[in-house]
Amino acid sequence: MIEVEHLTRRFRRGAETVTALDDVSLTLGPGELTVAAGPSGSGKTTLLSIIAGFERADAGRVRFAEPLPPDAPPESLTWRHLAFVPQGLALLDELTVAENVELPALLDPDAGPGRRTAELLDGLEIGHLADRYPSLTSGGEQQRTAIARALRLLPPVLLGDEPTGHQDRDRILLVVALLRAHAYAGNVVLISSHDEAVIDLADRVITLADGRVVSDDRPGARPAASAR
Ligand SMILES: Nc1ncnc2c1ncn2[C@@H]1O[C@H](COP(=O)(O)OP(=O)(O)OP(=O)(O)O)[C@@H](O)[C@H]1O
Repeated sequence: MIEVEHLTRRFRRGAETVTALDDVSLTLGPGELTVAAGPSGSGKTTLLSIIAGFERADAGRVRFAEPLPPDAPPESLTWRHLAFVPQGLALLDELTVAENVELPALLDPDAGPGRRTAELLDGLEIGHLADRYPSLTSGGEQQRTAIARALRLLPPVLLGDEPTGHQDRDRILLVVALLRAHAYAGNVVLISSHDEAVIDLADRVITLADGRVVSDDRPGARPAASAR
């Protein structure tokens, strides 16, 4: 569904040029939870941001296929096609938790019913916070609000930048279970993570180092993970 072709992204830092992504190519398909792993600064956020259309590549391109509008540029996609959980969450503090989750549906009335906000909030254990403003909730609760918002329209592509970074162990399992269920329903789910607990639960692990893909494994093929 997504072809990432020879992406390169460089940043200027004074006299220095940092190569955040260096000729990265990969294919992302539906039906598996894919985790982009790798040390801090390896290029995970840059990769997700370019796929999501928030960042532009210096070279290479991202191509989408059905059910996304074929060959649409990433920046033209809406929440109903592609949802992103950014590290900064980007919640609107003048809206309540429930209203933030509802926002993609309000912005796109033709998007269809999607998944109910109340069901998402309950599933992510923030139903009791529905009417509270995000700034009056914890970092983990805010992150789960952003995850609920991303799932609201059941998008065929869901990207998350460290979407479990603020969660405790039980909530990591909760979030990963929800993201895997979304993937198994036939959608592309790509998240970044440093967390071994998350990486262990992934169906596919793409490891970056210095802006390059250094391994691309499906650990389910390994005996230790086959009991999942
Ligand atoms: N706007 C920017 N300006 C300059 N350098 C940048 C910028 N954004 C990213 N970089 C650099 O590009 C490289 C890749 O950064 P990126 O944020 O993609 O890494 P990451 O793997 O997501 O890191 P982390 O796990 O810490 O979030 C790093 O060396 C980073 O310092």
